[in-house]
Amino acid sequence: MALAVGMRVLTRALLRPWARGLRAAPGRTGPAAGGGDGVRCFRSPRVLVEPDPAAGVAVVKMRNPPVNSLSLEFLTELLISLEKLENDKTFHGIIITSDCPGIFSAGLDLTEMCGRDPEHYAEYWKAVQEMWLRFYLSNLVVIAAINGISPAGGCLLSLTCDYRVLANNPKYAIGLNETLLGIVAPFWFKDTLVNTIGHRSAERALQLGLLFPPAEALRVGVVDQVVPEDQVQSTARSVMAQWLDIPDHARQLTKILMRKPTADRLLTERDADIENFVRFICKDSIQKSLHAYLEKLKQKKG
Ligand SMILES: CCC/C=C/C(=O)SCCNC(=O)CCNC(=O)[C@H](O)C(C)(C)COP(=O)([O-])OP(=O)([O-])OC[C@H]1O[C@@H](n2cnc3c(N)ncnc32)[C@H](O)[C@@H]1OP(=O)([O-])[O-]
Repeated sequence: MALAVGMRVLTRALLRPWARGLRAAPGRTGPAAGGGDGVRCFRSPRVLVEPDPAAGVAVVKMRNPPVNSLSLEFLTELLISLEKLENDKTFHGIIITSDCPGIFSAGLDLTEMCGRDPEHYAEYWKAVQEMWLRFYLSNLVVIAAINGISPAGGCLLSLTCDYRVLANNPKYAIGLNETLLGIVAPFWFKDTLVNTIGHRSAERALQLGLLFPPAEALRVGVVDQVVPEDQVQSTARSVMAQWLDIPDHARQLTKILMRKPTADRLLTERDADIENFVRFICKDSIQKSLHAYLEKLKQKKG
């Protein structure tokens, strides 16, 4: 127990400075609204939180149209929502899902990584790290109800969860496809995938930038369950009920035991990781490929 408390204190101490920054962000979330039973419910422009106090569960819906790309503002709102739910003793679990039809998340926002200055890249990368750390180490049970395509950072977000339910739609591919963009998934993206599907499968998936359709995703273990599209939310709810049946402190401690070594790697190399990212993303060749990729996405529409 002392070990767990120590680890929690350490993690919170390391995360607090950035969290303070989040709380101080002006005008980003709307005022708390009544959620019934004295539970405070809240919403922000890009995150809709639907609390179910009786079940101890909140559904967190991402709504950053058109594709739920993880912009700096969106990441900030997601983190504030998570922190509020963690600090509210009513909640023991969250289900993260999308409010954008057909898309869970298109991953990191390419416009945050293109044509900006190094200070911006550093700030953005710190927010991406923070998203990963906070979701990966959350004391809540976190279940992803994946109701759309989920490449790269979208896949990473779902990999931070404790359980993944994917809708059985051939368009809803999931994976870390960074190499297809000419970029490299950082070591902590890689570690999270290795922890989920094992070294050999992760190596193949990462080198080839594989986006797995549902049956493949289930076979390789990127997701835990594939269900008909209209059953994604209900399945996530019933899985949540099973997880919440486990004594909370034992489950939380076990989660930390399993995940802390991976998180510690980033926590100890956080600044170096930001420097690496900034150096990498500022390269002319990388900027050119990202610009070309964004152009291709835009032209696809026209
Ligand atoms: C080291 C770094 C590690 C990196 C990790 C990452 O996650 S890297 C990220 C890896 N992610 C990927 O490789 C996924 C790239 N995205 C896609 O493949 C497709 O958008 C889709 C399949 C998600 C949805 O297809 P669909 O036909 O439904 O939609 P659509 O294609 O018509 O797009 C609509 C609008 O959204 C825009 N936009 C799209 N994505 C992004 C983005 N990430 N960001 C910003 N913007 C994005 C798109 O330009 C268009 O803008 P417009 O013209 O309206 O101004």
